[in-house]
Amino acid sequence: MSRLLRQVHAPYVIRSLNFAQLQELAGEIRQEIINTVAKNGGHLSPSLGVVELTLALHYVFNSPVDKIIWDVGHQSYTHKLLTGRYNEFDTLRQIGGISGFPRPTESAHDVFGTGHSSTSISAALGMAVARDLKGDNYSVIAVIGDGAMTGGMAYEALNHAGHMQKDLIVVLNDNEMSIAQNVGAMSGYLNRLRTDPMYSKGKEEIEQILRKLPAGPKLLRLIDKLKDSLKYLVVPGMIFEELGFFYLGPIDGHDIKAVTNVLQRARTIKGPVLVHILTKKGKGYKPAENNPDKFHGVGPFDVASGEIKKSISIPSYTEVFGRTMVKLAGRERNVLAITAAMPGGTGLTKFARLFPERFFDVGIAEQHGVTLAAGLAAGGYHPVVAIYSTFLQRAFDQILHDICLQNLPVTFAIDRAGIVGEDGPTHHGLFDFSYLGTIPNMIIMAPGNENELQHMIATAVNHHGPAAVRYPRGAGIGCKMDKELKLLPIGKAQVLREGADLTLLAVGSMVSRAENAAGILSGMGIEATVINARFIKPLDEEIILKYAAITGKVFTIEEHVLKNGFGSAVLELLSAKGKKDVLVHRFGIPDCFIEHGSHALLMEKYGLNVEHIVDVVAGKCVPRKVPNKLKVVLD
Ligand SMILES: Cc1ncc(C[n+]2csc(CCOP(=O)(O)OP(=O)(O)O)c2C)c(N)n1
Ligand SMILES: CC(=O)[C@@H](O)[C@H](O)COP(=O)(O)O
Ligand SMILES: [Mg+2]
Repeated sequence: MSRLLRQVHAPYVIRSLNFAQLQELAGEIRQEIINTVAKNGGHLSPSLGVVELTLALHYVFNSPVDKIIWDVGHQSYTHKLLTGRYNEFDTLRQIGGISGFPRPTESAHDVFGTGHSSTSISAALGMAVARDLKGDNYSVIAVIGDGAMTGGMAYEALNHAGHMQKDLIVVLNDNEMSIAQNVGAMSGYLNRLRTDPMYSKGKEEIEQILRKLPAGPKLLRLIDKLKDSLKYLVVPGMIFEELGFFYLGPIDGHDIKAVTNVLQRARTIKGPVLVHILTKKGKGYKPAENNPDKFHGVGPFDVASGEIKKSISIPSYTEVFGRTMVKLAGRERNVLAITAAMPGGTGLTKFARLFPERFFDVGIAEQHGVTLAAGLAAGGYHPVVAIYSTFLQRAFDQILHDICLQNLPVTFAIDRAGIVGEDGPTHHGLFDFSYLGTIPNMIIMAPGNENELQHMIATAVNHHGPAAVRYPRGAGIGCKMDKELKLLPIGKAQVLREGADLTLLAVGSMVSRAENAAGILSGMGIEATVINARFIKPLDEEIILKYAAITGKVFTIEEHVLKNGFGSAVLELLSAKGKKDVLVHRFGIPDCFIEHGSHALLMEKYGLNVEHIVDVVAGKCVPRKVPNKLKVVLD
């Protein structure tokens, strides 16, 4: 096993292999990736699809002198294995282990950090310009998927690169898939390049055929004269050529020799080149080939059967959101749903099936999705924009300028809020209170459990202005679900328990932990009031001021950065009301990027576990009883 792979301590080693050996190495790499992801979870089908492409890239180019930039970076496992990380590969995505994405701090071969989509061409152009300004000499290669090519940034970069005419290679890895089936007119165009024999013949091949015809040379001259109208018929990759790129392809991305040849050619061409590579997502592992979506990003699974291990049967927040949307759409005709390439991840698959004309997958285009919602709202509809917290960061100005400034009725369903776990710093949703909280007209809610989530979505959809509901990744707390949807009073918190010694003011995922902490503190003789804030904006000033006055000690608890978060808003309120004598302690995420690792371990590391909350609170409050033996309920 891994006879060849274990010898590859650096990428140059593979240049001593022949093509048969490279093929054998590809098999070993696949096995290594499948076995590791089966244990740790990770991005399986994207990585399996680019094994040969990655081998060819490292065969032709001299990393890290030549710069290879991976768009999104979720397909970079082969790159990691070829660049000296084979021995640590079993730590993939584990706390303290190697990241699932390229990280410059991890290896000199990871020349640019990624995780969010469609950034690679801009970064590559920047590096190419920097190289030329310094008078250096190396190749810069961006590897971008067809899904990532639906993102606006990719076009902004193509536009600029075509104008700059710097030496730059863009490898388009076209597997006809985003996470789900790819969408959009560009995807249709790429599909025609793949399948239409007219397109798929190489430019030179078509020229040769024409030359052989009796009137061939004349025809070619004529074509040259009428270039602008006729070249559309004969030149594949026309859109890219028009943008100033030299187009090469399409090439079978699993034929190492063919990919190596085309990359060698691309390397010699002056100016920007686009190499169109065709691959199969999940290649080499049947369950992933048959279900590339399910195995895109996957938890631990059984290699032999392809069965994904599901540990908890409690519905996830995502599922509850999806069900609520179906309920709401059934009764309110103006409710629409928008996703940016994540119909499954956001729980909208059933909605899309039942209400296809009211569902919009805009591609990886969060900014467009938000302003599309603004337009739909201006046209009399109530769009629900379902985007992960981390990806919504992209659309800050669209939220502010296109929605909130016009006070348009749009609901933001913000999934994956808080620490998401193994995807790490590019994906944690820890900034949404901050970036949304500063915008006038925006209402922000966070449910304490999955039952409350459904009511909050209904409340937001009933509200005639912008409203956001942010909720975490994964399972709810397993609470009883109300059959009927309720409307919550805007800006009203919920008092869950009363105690005279202190106030635990918790929001979202931290509410159940605050309740657990209060139970333990009570056993120690410390009686806590527990408040489920429900609203981050507007805050329930009345309740907060009341219990701050009664208890004199307020502990805010949030799974969010402390800077400009929920606790900061509470501090601002107390300061504005002159409550200088109230002790305030804020639990939350410090001012740093949080690494990857399991949710439970990261919560513990950053002091958001019940045990730590109890310790801190007990240290600031004098127990009235001798403490019982602590029964600590961890998350
Ligand atoms: C800004 C942003 N939005 C959404 C995502 C989630 N996402 C990660 S990979 C992916 C699909 C990428 O498709 P493609 O580029 O074709 O790569 P493939 O997985 O097919 O190899 C999406 C939507 C993201 N990473 N970044
Ligand atoms: C690479 C990427 O951005 C997505 O695949 C992301 O990892 C999905 O996250 P979830 O697994 O939480 O849906
Ligand atoms: Mg793709």
